[in-house]
Amino acid sequence: MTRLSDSTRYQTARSKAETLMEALPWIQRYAGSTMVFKYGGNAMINDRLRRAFAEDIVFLRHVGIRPVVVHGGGPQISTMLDSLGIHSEFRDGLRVTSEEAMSVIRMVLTGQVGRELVGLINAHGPYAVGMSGEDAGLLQARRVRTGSDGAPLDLGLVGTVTRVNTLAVEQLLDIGKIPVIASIAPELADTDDAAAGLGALTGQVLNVNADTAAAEVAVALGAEKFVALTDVEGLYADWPDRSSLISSLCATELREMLPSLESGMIPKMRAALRAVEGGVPRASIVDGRCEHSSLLEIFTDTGIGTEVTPDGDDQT
Ligand SMILES: Nc1ncnc2c1ncn2[C@@H]1O[C@H](COP(=O)(O)OP(=O)(O)O)[C@@H](O)[C@H]1O
Ligand SMILES: CC(=O)N[C@@H](CCC(=O)OP(=O)(O)O)C(=O)O
Repeated sequence: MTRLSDSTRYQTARSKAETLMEALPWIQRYAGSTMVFKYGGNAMINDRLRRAFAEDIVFLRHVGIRPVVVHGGGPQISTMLDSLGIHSEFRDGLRVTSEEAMSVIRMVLTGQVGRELVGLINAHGPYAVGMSGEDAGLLQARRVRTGSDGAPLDLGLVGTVTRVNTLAVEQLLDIGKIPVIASIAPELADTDDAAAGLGALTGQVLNVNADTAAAEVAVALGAEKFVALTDVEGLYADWPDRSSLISSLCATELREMLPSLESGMIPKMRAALRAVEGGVPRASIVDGRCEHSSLLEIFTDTGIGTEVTPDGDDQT
């Protein structure tokens, strides 16, 4: 049996109350707003973290926020491709995708990673609805033809989102559901003759990096916030120097840093930039290895991780 002294009990209670009260202005500010969360493979490395993320999303819904989850699953895809003996490599932070790999990617994202996340959220109530960019015409993509340096680049069946049809997502949000979206998208034909804006589809499905898909969804929904979970504390000015963590930076500062970034940080920070340039007021990169990082980012005064703001923004 553990007994606490009166003064310890009082101090613990006071600090819990302070934490709850710190959340109040943020709950008031964000009630009714839409937030898009990019949940990545490296932030879903164990059951405890996966459960904590699902709890955060359910918490947000219950304080009146409209959360949308766009998920990746890079490590899970790599494991499955390896076990099937299918070679894959990354160029410019993106997976070179053959037809054979694409069918595995579609299966892993929609049939494994998405299903599991839907199950974890729905352990708290019937909220999550799993979908992919193929469902209800949610996404359309075109093949990536150039790299981040502008030079021609052939990545196979890799796409970049060109259109988001938000109707299905908004309808789900309106009835209190939580959309959980896998980052694959039908391919739009290069010659698109549809005057109505709905392009001709090729029948092919493309592999879309989940950070970039999530940013496009956030922009199209007019989200109040875009949060990408990853496996580092945030963006480092001088990676891997751990003392160079950046707590906030504006769009211009980020644009200048982009050429110096490596590996998975390239699509992640390009996505954050795309979100704020597309009208999302705040984009954050947070450490998915820290339990409840999403709640800490949204409901504490300092937040955690790295926040990207539009140029000239002086909001606090
Ligand atoms: N400047 C930087 N700051 C932080 N991480 C960086 C930086 N440059 C490269 N990285 C690498 O990017 C990784 C995050 O990308 P990635 O593993 O693809 O994320 P996720 O799977 O969570 O989407 C980090 O673990 C780190 O190794
Ligand atoms: C084109 C491309 O690279 N697609 C990614 C899609 C999954 C993803 O983005 O997963 P994470 O967020 O876990 O990295 C891939 O095949 O790994």
